[in-house]
Amino acid sequence: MAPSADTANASNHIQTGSVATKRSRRIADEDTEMMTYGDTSEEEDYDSKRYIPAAKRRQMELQRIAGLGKSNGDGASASTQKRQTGEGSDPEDNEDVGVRQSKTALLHAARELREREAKEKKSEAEKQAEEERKILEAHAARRKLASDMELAKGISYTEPIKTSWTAPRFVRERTEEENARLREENHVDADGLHVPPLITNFRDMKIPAPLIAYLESKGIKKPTPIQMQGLPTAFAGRDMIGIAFTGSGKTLAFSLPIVMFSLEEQKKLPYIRGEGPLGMIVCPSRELARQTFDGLKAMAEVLAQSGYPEIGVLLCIGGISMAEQGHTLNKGFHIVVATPGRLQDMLEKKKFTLECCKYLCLDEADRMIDMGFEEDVRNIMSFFKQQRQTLLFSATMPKKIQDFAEQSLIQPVVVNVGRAGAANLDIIQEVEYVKQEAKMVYLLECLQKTAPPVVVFSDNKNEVDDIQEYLLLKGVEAVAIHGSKTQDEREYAIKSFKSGKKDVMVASGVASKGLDFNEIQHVINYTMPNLEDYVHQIGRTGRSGKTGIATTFVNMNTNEQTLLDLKYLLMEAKQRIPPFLAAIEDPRAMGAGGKLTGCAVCGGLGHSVKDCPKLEENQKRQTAGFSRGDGGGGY
Ligand SMILES: Nc1ncnc2c1ncn2[C@@H]1O[C@H](COP(=O)(O)OP(=O)(O)OP(=O)(O)O)[C@@H](O)[C@H]1O
Repeated sequence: MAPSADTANASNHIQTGSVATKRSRRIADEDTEMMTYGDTSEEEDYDSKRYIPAAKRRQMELQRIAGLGKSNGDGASASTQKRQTGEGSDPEDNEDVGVRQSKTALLHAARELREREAKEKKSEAEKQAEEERKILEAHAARRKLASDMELAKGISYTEPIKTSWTAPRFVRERTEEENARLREENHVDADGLHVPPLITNFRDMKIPAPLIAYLESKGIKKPTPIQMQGLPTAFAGRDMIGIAFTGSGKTLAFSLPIVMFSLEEQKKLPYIRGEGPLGMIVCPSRELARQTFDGLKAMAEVLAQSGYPEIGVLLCIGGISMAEQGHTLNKGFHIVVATPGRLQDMLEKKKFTLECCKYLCLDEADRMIDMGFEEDVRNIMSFFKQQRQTLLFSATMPKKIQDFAEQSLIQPVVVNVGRAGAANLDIIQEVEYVKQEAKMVYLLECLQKTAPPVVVFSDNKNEVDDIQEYLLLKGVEAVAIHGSKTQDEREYAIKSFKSGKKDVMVASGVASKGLDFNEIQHVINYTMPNLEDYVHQIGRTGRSGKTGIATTFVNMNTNEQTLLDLKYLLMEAKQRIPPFLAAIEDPRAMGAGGKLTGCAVCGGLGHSVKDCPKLEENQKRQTAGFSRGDGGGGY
């Protein structure tokens, strides 16, 4: 009920007439109008100041009562009840009831409308919040390995990066059949859209002559299969997933491309302080990063000595002082080799940026995920400012890696040499049943099988120390490496073993993954690890086409599932199966058609994902608060 025009005018005259007060009066008027629906006492006050006819006053009184009744929750029903019982036969009363009913209905409708609107508004907001929550959840689950900028702008790249490298004409003109034949000859499996042709020698890849000469001096005369297919793929700017057995030369397959790209960039316009990197190689452990760094540095030096542009390489790992590399940082640099933790720290502290970074390689991506670096890698990706070429190297292809690849790689080429998770065929694998208490003594005997250098693996740090102590007592020149050793101790152990000063290295698996020691004759697995680690550990021998021996101790403590996997692995590699392994039966009876496909998580042939011992192991570690392995590599 609005105040009458007279009243409004009168009150306007009472007010000062200023614009501001007019506005406040208007607001007050509106408030009054609204209040008439719910607050009749105010209305009474207001109306008492002027004359109101009796009929009107009665009407208002009725309305007030109706309002009260309604506020008690059943105003309408009271009047309805009265009518239904025949009370109030007075015509005036009847008229009043009619007025009251229509007023009550109006009030009721208005209130209902307001309530409905409020409810609708709320449910609309709830619906929106729910939708947002779902989107966020989906986003979190399938968050792209993308930069903040890309996510914010909704950028997603669809085409691979363009490079100036092209294969020689005769290679480009090869037919698909010829390429397929060459791949078959070299046991290379390449999958993807427009896979670049495989090239069987370094010269045809247009690698600078001094570099070819340097590689030859290191015994690297002909590319390995992963290099034959991987190098042209990377040179062409394509994203790639590389899967190949241990010791097959993966490091060169991702190092050479960034060296070539850096040469080209430096030639165009030399890098100055604050510029770089152009490319990054991320490794799961410090030792692996240092090894890759050393290889890149050596190539850069050879090129610089031959008059090629200088390439700056930065090592970014925990345990070293970055001040040592001040000169590299000062000059501007092309390549960073890093572990995820330290790299993330450097990026967050803005020691360098990824503004011009166009090349990213994740070495041992499966191991990186196993060690809990997934989130770090995601974070690192968020620092990129432009499209990059991504290379992902992994010994196995667990689901997480597949997801990773799907989310971040653009039209990747998958290069596979041998089955993911298969062992290197150049290794003679021997499995021996040795009782727990007899292991130490038998180890000494076992060391006689070959000349040094020998690596002994144990997955327990204390056991590593015990074995080293025992060997030292027996006069064996042994060093030890595990995650609880200091950086200096680790470096000393690796250096003295690599240089041949020490004959035996006792190591925890995680601390030495991917390390390339010179011509290891014999690997001894003091304890049988999960199958994937087994493949990596024995892979320290039998490298670059040379034959090596691996001896593994098993006993009643060894997980039966792992033993079954081991049996299949030996069968696949055409190795001798000891009788106690042969006796283990596969409950799956080789599955349909007798074809073994392997577990998607660890590559084991004796089980499916749901029985994967590695998954179980990971779960136990997580429950025990394990993080980042014992390699301490990340930081
Ligand atoms: N084309 C080649 N010919 C001969 N030797 C090579 C060739 N490429 C690399 N090598 C040598 O082979 C050894 C193993 O290479 P690399 O460390 O790259 O293997 P990898 O596949 O990374 O193994 P892992 O999976 O164990 O890390 C190195 O000593 C390397 O110098």
